[in-house]
Amino acid sequence: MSEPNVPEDIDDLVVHMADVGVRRGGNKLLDGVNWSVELDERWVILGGNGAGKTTLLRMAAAELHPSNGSVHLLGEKLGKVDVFELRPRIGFCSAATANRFPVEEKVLDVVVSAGYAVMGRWREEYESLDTGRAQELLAGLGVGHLADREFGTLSEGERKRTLIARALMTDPELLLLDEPAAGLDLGGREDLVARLSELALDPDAPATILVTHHVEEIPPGFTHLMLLSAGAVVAQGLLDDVLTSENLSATFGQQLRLERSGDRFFARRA
Ligand SMILES: Nc1ncnc2c1ncn2[C@@H]1O[C@H](COP(=O)(O)OP(=O)(O)OP(=O)(O)O)[C@@H](O)[C@H]1O
Repeated sequence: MSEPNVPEDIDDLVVHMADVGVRRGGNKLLDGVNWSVELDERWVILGGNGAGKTTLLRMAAAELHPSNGSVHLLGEKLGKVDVFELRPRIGFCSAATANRFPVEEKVLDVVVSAGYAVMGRWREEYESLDTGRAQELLAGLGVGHLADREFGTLSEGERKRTLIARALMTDPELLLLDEPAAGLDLGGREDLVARLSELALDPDAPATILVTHHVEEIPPGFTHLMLLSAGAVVAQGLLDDVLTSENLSATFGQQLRLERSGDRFFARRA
């Protein structure tokens, strides 16, 4: 018998959330979230500080369960599936990930070790196939020349790109990026946005969800947008429909004017 709130095509959905809420203490971190992500979609989650973006992403990473409602990831229901089997199918890149590696870890090993679901190289003997793939991914993100460097010596931008390569190493079905451009200078941001745009436009790339505070960081090629404010969805759908001055103003609680220049966006107070 099929469950209520679960669509027939659940197997084709990478993420499905039905009436999801997350509570901590007396606070509603998320409330009434209904959301579906399909295989070929690239989503941006945009909202201010404390809106609930990271909470939503951690649920999509199978790191956190909802307090109410249901979450399906890759066709499996959270609460019923072994999350340790689910997590290797999901690439998750966040600021917290960076702190898990010893500073002396070689960049190439940070990427290769993703396949072994371990932090740190330990004593595994990696196949040359894995090494080749890691090298390819690093090169694709513009940091191939740093493969032999110690992770701790990388700049913030180089570290971010290394971690995205690591997240892609297991060939995930879902890629989650939590504020990948945070802390980057203008050049670093522009370079990362360009790399993420290439990834978004690659039909073989996994379904991708990117969290950000800034419309300037939306890489061309991203298809969908969810605007979050105070734990609730302000608007969601096709990026071109949802990204408007009105919706941005409602999300950030002030009058904002959105401008578009080619395939990039900018916003300022009206
Ligand atoms: N364990 C907790 N107990 C109480 N409140 C919490 C807890 N964890 C998070 N919060 C609150 O939930 C809200 C949403 O947090 P979340 O990290 O998801 O927001 P965010 O949109 O990612 O914010 P930011 O952009 O600042 O990183 C915040 O107000 C935060 O203080």
